[in-house]
Amino acid sequence: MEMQLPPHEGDVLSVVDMHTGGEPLRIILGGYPEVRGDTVLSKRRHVREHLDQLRKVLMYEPRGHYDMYGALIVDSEIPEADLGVLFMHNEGYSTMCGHAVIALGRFAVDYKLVKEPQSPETQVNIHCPCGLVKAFVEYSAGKTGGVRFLSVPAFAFATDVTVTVEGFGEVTVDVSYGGAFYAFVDAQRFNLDVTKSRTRDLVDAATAVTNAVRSQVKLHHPTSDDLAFLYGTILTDGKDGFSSEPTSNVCVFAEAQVDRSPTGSGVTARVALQYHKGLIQLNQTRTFQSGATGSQFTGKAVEETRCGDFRAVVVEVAGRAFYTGVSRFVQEPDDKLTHGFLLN
Ligand SMILES: O=C(O)[C@H]1NCC[C@@H]1O
Repeated sequence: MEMQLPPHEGDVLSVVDMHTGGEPLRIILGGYPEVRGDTVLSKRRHVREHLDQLRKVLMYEPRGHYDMYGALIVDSEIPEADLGVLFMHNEGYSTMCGHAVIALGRFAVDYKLVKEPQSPETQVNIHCPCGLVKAFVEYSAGKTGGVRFLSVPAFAFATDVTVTVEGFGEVTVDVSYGGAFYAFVDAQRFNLDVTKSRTRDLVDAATAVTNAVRSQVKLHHPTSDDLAFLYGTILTDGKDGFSSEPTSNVCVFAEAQVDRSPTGSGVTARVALQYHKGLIQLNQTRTFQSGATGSQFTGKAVEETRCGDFRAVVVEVAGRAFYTGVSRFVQEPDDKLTHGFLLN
C-alpha cells in the first residue's frame, strides 16, 4: 500500500531521524516557517521567541520523547559555511552539539548540501550558534562513514570551584567550555558509578550540581552573552590522566535530559580541561565512552589558540552516526495533545 498522508490541517513537518552513539537527532527538512534573523545567533533568538511551539510538536510526546534532540538547518551569514544549524532539546535551544555535527556531516553529504564530495574525506563547514565547526566526513565509493570535527576554541573556565549542592553539601567542580559550558564532577563524590548506577540517581546528582552552578557561578564568554550559560553537568569516572583505556562519562543537560552518546561538546570541554591541567598533550587521542550506552567518541587537542583572555585549544572529536528513518508529522485541529507534552 502506498504511503499517503492522513487527514490533517496546516503544514506537514518532514524529518530525517538519525542517531549518534544512541543519541537521537531529528533533522527537520520541511514544514518550518522562515526563520528570521541576520545571524545564526539571532535566528536562535527568533525561534525561541516566535516558533517555540514547533519545537514542542517535534521534540515532545507523542511525536518525540523526554530525551529527543533536533536540528533545524538555516542559512548562515558566514560565507565559508555550507549550512547553518539550530539545535533543540527538551528545554530550548543549545549552542553546540557534537553528536548532531557528526550526524549532520553525513547528512549534508548524502543529501547533497555540499558540492562534489571528495574521497577519502569531504569537508562540511557547519555554522553552529557557538561558531563555525569544521566536519570531515569519510567518503568512499559513494558512501559516507565516520565523521571527525574541529570545534570552536575550547577552554577551562574555572577549576576547583566549591558550590553548595542541595542534598549533597559542598561539592568541588570544574567548569569548562566546548561550544557550551559544562560542570564536571567525579561521580564518586556522590557514591555513584557512571557505568553501573541507575540513570535516575545520576540524573538527580547531576541536576543538583547544575542548579547549584547556575545559581552560584557567574559565567561569561568572550564573544557573546548568548553563549554564557551552563548547559549541563557531566559526571565522570575520574580517569582524566592520559591512558589508552577509555574513560566514561554521563552528560545531563537542558532540563535533566540524558545524553546517550559520550557528548561531542562535552568531550571537547573535557579535553580542554585535561589539557589545561597538564594531564594530556597535544595530539594524544583519548577514547570517551558513554556511561549510558557504552558508545564511544575519540577526542584530542590539536592546537593551542585563544578565546578572548582564555588560553584555549582546538579539539578534534570523532564518531559515527546512523540513519533510523524518515517521518512526516501532521496535526489535527481537534487533537488537544497535538502541541506536545512531557512526563516528568
Ligand atoms: O554531543 C553533544 O555535544 C550533545 N549531545 C546532547 C547534548 C549535547 O548538545
